[in-house]
Amino acid sequence: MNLFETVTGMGHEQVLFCHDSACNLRAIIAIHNTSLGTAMGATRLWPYASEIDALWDALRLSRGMTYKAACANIPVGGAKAVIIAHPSDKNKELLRAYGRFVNRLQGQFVTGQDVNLSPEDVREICHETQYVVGQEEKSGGPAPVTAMGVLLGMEAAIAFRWQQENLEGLRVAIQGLGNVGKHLCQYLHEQGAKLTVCDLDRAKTDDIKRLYGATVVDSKDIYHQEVEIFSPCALGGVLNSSTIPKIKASIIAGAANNQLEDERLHSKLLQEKNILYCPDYVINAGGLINVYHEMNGYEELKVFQHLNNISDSLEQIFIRAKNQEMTNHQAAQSLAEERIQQAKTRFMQKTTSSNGQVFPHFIQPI
Ligand SMILES: NC(=O)C1=CN([C@@H]2O[C@H](COP(=O)(O)OP(=O)(O)OC[C@H]3O[C@@H](n4cnc5c(N)ncnc54)[C@H](O)[C@@H]3O)[C@@H](O)[C@H]2O)C=CC1
Ligand SMILES: O=C(O)C(=O)Cc1c[nH]c2ccccc12
Repeated sequence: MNLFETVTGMGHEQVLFCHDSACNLRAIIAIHNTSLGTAMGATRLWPYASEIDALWDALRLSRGMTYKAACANIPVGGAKAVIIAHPSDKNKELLRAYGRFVNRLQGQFVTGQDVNLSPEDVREICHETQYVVGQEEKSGGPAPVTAMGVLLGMEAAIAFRWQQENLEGLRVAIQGLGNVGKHLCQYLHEQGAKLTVCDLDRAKTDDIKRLYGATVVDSKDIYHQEVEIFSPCALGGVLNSSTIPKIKASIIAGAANNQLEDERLHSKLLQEKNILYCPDYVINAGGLINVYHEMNGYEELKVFQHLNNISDSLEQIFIRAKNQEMTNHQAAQSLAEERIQQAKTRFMQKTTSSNGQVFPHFIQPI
């Protein structure tokens, strides 16, 4: 692998390899683009099979964060961090050492809780750095707002596909009943949707069955359910050459990051099957919207108003894809890149003197 080609090819500004020999910390902080502002992205802990897998995950997720912010009209940049470890090897020293690396960036990177980190783990990281947001005690944690954004995204999708205004009577298959999935089930139930669910954890499926009368299926059977909407809310890479042929849903609208195993190939495959795919980083921006508002004086009403950006952008993406004969994935990327370019142009206009010279200390927004 040619390291620099990979990193610059995806447009990253900075990739940090963090190592602390005392506790065997190995983490990667990937800062993709700061044109719109401070780089934000939650930190996940995962037992990656290889370091290349970890780097690739950090690179893809951080680029997704840049596009997520741009599509949701949030003036922040994109980043993501991964700690390479098995959840059973997690300990206070490891989390603290990671916190010190975050702190060294002095606010260029602001992070929080993602897969395999608990609120207690985040509190540990906070002993070393203030550049952490999204804790339960502040804004209630980002998951309920992420789920609300997914619901709004589903409504935009059914309006576009069937000119239908509400989810009443529609069948939705939800994969994963974690922090986001369980809230999404509640909202969908309140809207009169019929739920089919799966999770590897039996206690979670039992709860959702009891609370909302959901049909529970085995995790391997979730793809070929007779439903209108499929909602991936567990892992990445679930839309691939073996799962897509099984899918009977007309709309895919879920919270998971990096749903497409191969972005180009699998978005095309979905388009050929006439499945309306809601690009993951557009529909799952609610969490980022929530933590952004936490940094700027949290007001619930403002957060809910901001969530409408998700449906507005999705609508623009669906129309752009249709008119320009591209996939929804390509349309989302082009919308995001356009907005970043516009922000860069505005920035250059602001920092260019009357004789056209650029003030050198303003060129790098970091
Ligand atoms: N929490 C948030 O605000 C945001 C979350 N996301 C993404 O949404 C997804 C879900 O996030 P959370 O609910 O916070 O995570 P979580 O870890 O609370 O929930 C994930 C759930 O998926 C289940 N699961 C794992 N593998 C499965 C499989 N093969 N089949 C069925 N279920 C499986 C787990 O048992 C767990 O209940 C993740 O991909 C995350 O990156 C994206 C944006 C924001
Ligand atoms: O949407 C994502 O993938 C996120 O990382 C959103 C998010 C949740 N909690 C956070 C804390 C700091 C920065 C971003 C997030």
